[in-house]
Amino acid sequence: MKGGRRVLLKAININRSFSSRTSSSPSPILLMDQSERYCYNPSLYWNNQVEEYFIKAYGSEAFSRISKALTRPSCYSCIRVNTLRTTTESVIEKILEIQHEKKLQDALNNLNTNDDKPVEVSERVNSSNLETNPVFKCQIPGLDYVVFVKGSGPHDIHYDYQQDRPPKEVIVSRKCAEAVLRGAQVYVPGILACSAHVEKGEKVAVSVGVEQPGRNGEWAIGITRGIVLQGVKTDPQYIERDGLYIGQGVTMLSRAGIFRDLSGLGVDMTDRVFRLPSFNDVLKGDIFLQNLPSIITAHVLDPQEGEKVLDMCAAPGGKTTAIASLMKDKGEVIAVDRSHNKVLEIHNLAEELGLNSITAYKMDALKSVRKNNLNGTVTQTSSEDKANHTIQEVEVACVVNGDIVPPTTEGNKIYNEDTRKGPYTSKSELRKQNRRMKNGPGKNQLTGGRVNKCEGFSPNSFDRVLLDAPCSALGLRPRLFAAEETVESLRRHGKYQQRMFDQAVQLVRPGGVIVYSTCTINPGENEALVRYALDTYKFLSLAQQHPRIGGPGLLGRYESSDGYVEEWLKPGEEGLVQRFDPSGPHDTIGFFIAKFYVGPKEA
Ligand SMILES: C[S@@+](CC[C@H](N)C(=O)[O-])C[C@H]1O[C@@H](n2cnc3c(N)ncnc32)[C@H](O)[C@@H]1O
Repeated sequence: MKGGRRVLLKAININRSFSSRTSSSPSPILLMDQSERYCYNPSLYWNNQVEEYFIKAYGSEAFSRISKALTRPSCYSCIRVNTLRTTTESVIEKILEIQHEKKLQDALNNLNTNDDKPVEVSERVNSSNLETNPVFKCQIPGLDYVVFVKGSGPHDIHYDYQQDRPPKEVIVSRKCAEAVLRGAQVYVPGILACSAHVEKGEKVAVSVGVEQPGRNGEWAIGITRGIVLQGVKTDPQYIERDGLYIGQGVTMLSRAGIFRDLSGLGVDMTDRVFRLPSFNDVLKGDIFLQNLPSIITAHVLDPQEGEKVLDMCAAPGGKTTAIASLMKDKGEVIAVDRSHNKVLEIHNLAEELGLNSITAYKMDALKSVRKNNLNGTVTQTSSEDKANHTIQEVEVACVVNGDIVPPTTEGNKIYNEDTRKGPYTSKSELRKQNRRMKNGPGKNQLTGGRVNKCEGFSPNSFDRVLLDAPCSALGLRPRLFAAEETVESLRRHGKYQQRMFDQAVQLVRPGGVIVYSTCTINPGENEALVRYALDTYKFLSLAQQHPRIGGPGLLGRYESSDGYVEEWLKPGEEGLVQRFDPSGPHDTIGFFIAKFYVGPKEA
């Protein structure tokens, strides 16, 4: 059974501690070591075969360190300064000002609630334990536009429990808890369960409900939303929540309100296991919160002013905008994603940061290469295009001699400049309009925004391509559950990435560069992709990366009991890739970067 071994061990340990104390205490609550229960010390569930595979790759000690690190957030916020708008020094100054104001405000709030104590405000501010977070400029050469704001944790929280009375509490969903660990608040939809008789303004301990293994090997939360918690063993996941307390806060609604309302703040977190600075809506347009390996990925691509760069899997646009900034917004950055709403996110981010060199398209990156016909003209595949040669209503950027001609939008329609004739409405648009009249607006209209579709690009039409591939994301932190990935699903990710890479290879011109990156610790999506790339395309070679703060890649191969073989790196290649270890000294997410130089392609 998946993960069953660990659950059993945990249960046995807890039973032992129960039995060793039975004689001294009649209540189940008193049987627990409270400080052990109300703490943050999660262990991550993995699928057993995945765990075995990773242990073979890393060794059991290193994997257990990685696994532990994944359950915690990085203890700093990493900020990319938009140097086209402001300077690093100015941002640091503003952050310090904001922190000072916040500290003052918190101290004043504190004063208002303790006005029986006649202490000077300044004294309260200084003696307040509301620490400000140290702010640093990044010391890595070339990255002086990156600012770190330090957080802290894990902290011990003094939950409000007494010998025979557990604290009132709420259980939140895993996704909610992961966001809270990164500094977010608890919103109503994230709350799964709550103690009885909780009123607005009450202090509650916040823990997280993590999937548990069922009888048939499936994973389930096993908490019915709205269930009443008693603080005793009959509560859902009572034992499993040991070590899964993420802080405490004050309810913004009564218990009834929490389960009646569909949105809004549920618990205002006052005490957190990890205290990370929050930059929501702060210095908008001047800064962008981005993890360090992502910033380094854009640097490694080394885009130059005036170049044509493709970001194949671009949304929400973090790396796209980093690339455009490095190019000083001069050149052409084409950003592609297959999701309509995500393309809108790229538009919005580019606009927020004031970047004009970015054009975003909705496209399936697996169909990025558009083949020219024998005359060298663009092959049209749409039946409507064939039927109506006077107007070509397209939602595509057309590729003409390898150049992308962006479509222009007029009202509800998009025309190709070359064939613009008048306000015709195509059959497909009429069908769409009829559908909308019948069914109301679709989600694309609700989220407001039209995006340009693209049917692909000519081979060799880009100077550089970034393939920040969709992946298993097993490097993202904090993560409280990892057993959703099986060896089969990991292998599928690997195959998908190879198909994407095949497209990237065709789109880069000889002499160009491809950067491949993932946010996973899985060698099957990292080193194995590099092996595939170098063995399949002899004109590719690994290139040196600057800057370089990640560790070396994994050498060798892996053979599983079912005969599946994965080839990783060969000696000499390991120092040319960057592998970011989440348990390493830089406290980053798990991440991987490979840079390929594209030599002359065969005819
Ligand atoms: C790792 S995320 C990209 C993050 C982005 N590069 C950034 O730094 O902000 C992967 C993206 O790939 C997109 N994606 C997945 N399959 C795709 C496909 N076949 N074609 C285009 N985009 C795809 C997903 O929608 C997702 O936004």
